[in-house]
Amino acid sequence: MWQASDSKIWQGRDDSRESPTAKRVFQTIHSLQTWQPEQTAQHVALLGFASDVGVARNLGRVGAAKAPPVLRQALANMASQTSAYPLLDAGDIHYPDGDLDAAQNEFAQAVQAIHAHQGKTLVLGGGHETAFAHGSGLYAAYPDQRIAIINFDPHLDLRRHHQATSGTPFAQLAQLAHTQNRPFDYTCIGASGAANTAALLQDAEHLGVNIVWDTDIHWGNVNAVLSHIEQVLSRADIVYLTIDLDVLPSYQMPAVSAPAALGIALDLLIHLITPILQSGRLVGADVAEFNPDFDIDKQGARVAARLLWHIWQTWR
Ligand SMILES: N=CN[C@@H](CCC(=O)O)C(=O)O
Ligand SMILES: [Mn+2]
Ligand SMILES: [Mn+2]
Repeated sequence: MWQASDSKIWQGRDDSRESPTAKRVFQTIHSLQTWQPEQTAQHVALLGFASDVGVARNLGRVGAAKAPPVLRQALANMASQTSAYPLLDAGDIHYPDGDLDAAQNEFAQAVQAIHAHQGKTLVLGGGHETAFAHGSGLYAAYPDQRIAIINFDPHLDLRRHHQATSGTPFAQLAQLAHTQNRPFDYTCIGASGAANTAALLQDAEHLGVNIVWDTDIHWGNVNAVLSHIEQVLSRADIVYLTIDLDVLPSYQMPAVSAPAALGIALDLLIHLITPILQSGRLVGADVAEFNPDFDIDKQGARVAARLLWHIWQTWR
């Protein structure tokens, strides 16, 4: 079920008396009042997936379904600089009866419609079941393109499944690629040896997953990590970037179901995603797993919003 955002969400400090260019996001964003995907053409469309059914099924701490409006609020007061694509609020998909397959399917159709009109999708999760909803929509929108999936996440999220959860999205996308006879090009950056069982690592190897371990991600090794990312970009037609916010260390991102002890800190994360944003190949990006119930003085919301802001402003 599609729902427009509450207009009261987009509020902030009004500096417009100082100068006509003293604008913040809440003053420049356009919100869809009805579902009109054609209006997203040449925009970055914020689209929320208000689900944590996958987190509950994965035995996690629920609350991520409440994230999309909280993330919009945190973004509202940030400065609106010039950007390649204006930001548009395309509302949320909710699925009140908890049918995750149906919710992911409806979300994928919304994603496909936006891309059919040359929009870009910047998705606000939801648990990481968001990645199957968003990713399957991108596979549908670009049937003939080689898609690189880049996931910043300590978790491979390749769990074997009899039902969809927040731990299965890339196993589901692998299966989808297989049934469509397409390559499955999946890179997990920041994976933790402590957070993935040997069984998951075996499945990753079998699927040809590229793994960059969290212990190899630090400023002293940044060029090696960037050249790995460059390789992924160079063999892709288009790129789907997904950021599980639990890739940030818990001191920066307490507001997730499974906080990371090590993680990739915000400054380094921003540095590593920048070439992806500037590649000219990025079609969709998302941030997942934000859970406002576990936030501390809105710190996690600020960090997530800063990431969203950087993605929007840097996207070429
Ligand atoms: N989204 C994925 N979540 C992790 C959760 C791990 C945990 O709860 O410790 C996973 O399935 O591996
Ligand atoms: Mn994770
Ligand atoms: Mn994840």
